[in-house]
Amino acid sequence: MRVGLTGGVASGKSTVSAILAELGAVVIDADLLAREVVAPGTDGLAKIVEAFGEDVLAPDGSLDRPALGAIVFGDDEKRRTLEGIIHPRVRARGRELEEAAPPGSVVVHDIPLLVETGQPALFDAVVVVDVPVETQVERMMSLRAMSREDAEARIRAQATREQRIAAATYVIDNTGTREDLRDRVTEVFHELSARSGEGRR
Ligand SMILES: CC(C)(COP(=O)(O)OP(=O)(O)OC[C@H]1O[C@@H](n2cnc3c(N)ncnc32)[C@H](O)[C@@H]1O)[C@@H](O)C(=O)NCCC(=O)NCCS
Ligand SMILES: Nc1ncnc2c1ncn2[C@@H]1O[C@H](COP(=O)(O)OP(=O)(O)OP(=O)(O)O)[C@@H](O)[C@H]1O
Repeated sequence: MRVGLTGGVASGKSTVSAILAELGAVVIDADLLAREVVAPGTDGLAKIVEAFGEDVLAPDGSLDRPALGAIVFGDDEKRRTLEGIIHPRVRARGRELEEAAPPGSVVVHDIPLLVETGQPALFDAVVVVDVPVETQVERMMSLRAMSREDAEARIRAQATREQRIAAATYVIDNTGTREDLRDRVTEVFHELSARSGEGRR
């Protein structure tokens, strides 16, 4: 059973992934892989320096993420250049990790840009974590100390709420408490597990 998990920035995907992992799913986190493939010494980081210059490196030689974020979330073409470097490497690593998962697992790919990159059809089910835009903005401002302007720029670089919901098999509303979220994720996991079992019979 291959599940795609997505949602807008700060909608609660990582929180949902953590609950799914506790319930027994194998979670593959694209944001985490997107960091691994640009770690110091990787060809991914070399390509980024080639495209964006040494200014996107921190003094210790690692990627200066806030500096690169300030460039790409204000310029669609530069963002596409960065995505062209990172996405193929993330996909290759995601496939490797999926192949290593125990047979019969519910494998969840947490992919922020699943809808934007046309991947819904690649999965047996698509789970969308949904909150209103204002909740995304408030969570980025209060929990990540981002300015309203930076938060809105990131949201503008993504699909709309409606576009994501149109691709969903299951929608997880995350406007309630963390306990409400856990209950809904547990319900969805049980449905996914049941479908996974049906697939094997
Ligand atoms: C620009 C970068 C360096 C900024 O790093 P930063 O640490 O501030 O953010 P982080 O990587 O933790 O991403 C946080 C969230 O921002 C959003 N986001 C990240 N990249 C993008 C993008 N290209 N388009 C739209 N939203 C994005 C996602 O919701 C993501 O969950 C980084 O986001 C990056 O390398 N982005 C390009 C790779 C990418 O597309 N990643 C997303 C999924 S693989
Ligand atoms: N129901 C909730 N109530 C209050 N805060 C929440 C709730 N769900 C998630 N959060 C908090 O909101 C923030 C965003 O959640 P999370 O990191 O899970 O989102 P994300 O979609 O993975 O974000 P990103 O797109 O940046 O990777 C986190 O600080 C998280 O602890």
